[in-house]
Amino acid sequence: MLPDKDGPGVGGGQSVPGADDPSVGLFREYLRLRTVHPEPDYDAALRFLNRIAEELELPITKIEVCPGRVVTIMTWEGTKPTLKSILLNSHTDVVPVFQEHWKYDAFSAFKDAEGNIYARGSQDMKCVTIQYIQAVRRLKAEGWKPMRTVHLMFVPDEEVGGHKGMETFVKHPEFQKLNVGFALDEGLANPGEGFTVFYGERNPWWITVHCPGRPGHGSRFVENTAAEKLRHVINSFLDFREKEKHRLNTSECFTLGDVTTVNMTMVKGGVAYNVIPAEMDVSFDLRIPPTVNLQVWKHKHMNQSVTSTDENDPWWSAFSATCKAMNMTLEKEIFPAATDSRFIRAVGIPAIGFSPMNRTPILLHDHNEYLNEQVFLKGIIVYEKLIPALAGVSAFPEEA
Ligand SMILES: CSCC[C@H](NC=O)C(=O)O
Ligand SMILES: [Zn+2]
Ligand SMILES: [Zn+2]
Repeated sequence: MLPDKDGPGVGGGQSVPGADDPSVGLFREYLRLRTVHPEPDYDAALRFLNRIAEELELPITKIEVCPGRVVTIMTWEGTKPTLKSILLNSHTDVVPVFQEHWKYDAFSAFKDAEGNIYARGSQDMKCVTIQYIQAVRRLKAEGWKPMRTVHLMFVPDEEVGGHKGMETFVKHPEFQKLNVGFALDEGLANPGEGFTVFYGERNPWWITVHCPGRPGHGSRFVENTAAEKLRHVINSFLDFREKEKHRLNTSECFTLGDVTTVNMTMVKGGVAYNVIPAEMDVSFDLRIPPTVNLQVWKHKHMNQSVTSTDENDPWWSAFSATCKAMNMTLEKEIFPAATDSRFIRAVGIPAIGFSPMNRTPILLHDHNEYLNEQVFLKGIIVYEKLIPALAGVSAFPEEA
């Protein structure tokens, strides 16, 4: 048996010996880059992507959309480059870890005896980045050429809302130039046999309610205090939360994407035990499904566009027929959280959220995030079929 060429895992004992499949080796190498908030090492990601572009012999474009925030695009030009292109999007950043709760160093990409690779980003979404890259590498090696142009795009800052990444970039002239017709972006793992695909997202509403009130001595019954108002606000939000919680798993609401979630996530206020404060703040994270009518909220309308999963839709039918041909069962859902797909859909481009991970617990943002190497490798084969299917979607009448 060969020694593990990646050396021992850090902080959790030895990785299992044996040479990695080259795709697994590349995945583990990418997982070790510390593109973690609050200060992601984006330079390391850029160096890595530069090297990949050279290996794939694809032209690379870098656009600094905000200071220190670079969007990288590798373009595989199609044989009919005037047709709408296919966008394969992934974000390079990952969320922080609580290392004390991990079995292994979260940036060592430790592989255990079952082939489970532990690292922050193993599911969200460094797996998909490497799967796109390896699928393109194999298709190129086979001599296959796309009809529609394929863009691989790598964006920063998704995990902090995408404001200095995709949200800004979709309004940039360089984005228009890509002439995107259809996009793939991240999804979630599925613990069962099926694969989940996301055709829309809930709207995130982050609300802080400011409660001013009469201050005074902590020993008195002061009227109209901040705390009394705060209690009223908290009760209203949490009563609504109870109602929505009961709606889940009943009637037509089967997944989180079908109901509104509410969580009280921050409270602020107070200076001393015996001083009634003049103000208190409470913050809530709400996620609202696209089926809820937001028009009634005059001041807070947000984009609720969803992507067609009609069997007559050419993009969806190419996507779903390819999966069906591979005996994959698709489960269509609304994404419970928020990804960069929402910015793509908001500019009128259909996008499907899809991370090919079945038989895998959903561990994004969690302790001990991992992905099994066999599931990861199967995902490359999935993209090897999906990319030709999407890049081969016949020209529409308006494209001719
Ligand atoms: C509302 S912007 C924040 C985006 C973030 N995305 C991934 O977790 C989320 O909380 O859903
Ligand atoms: Zn993600
Ligand atoms: Zn995430």
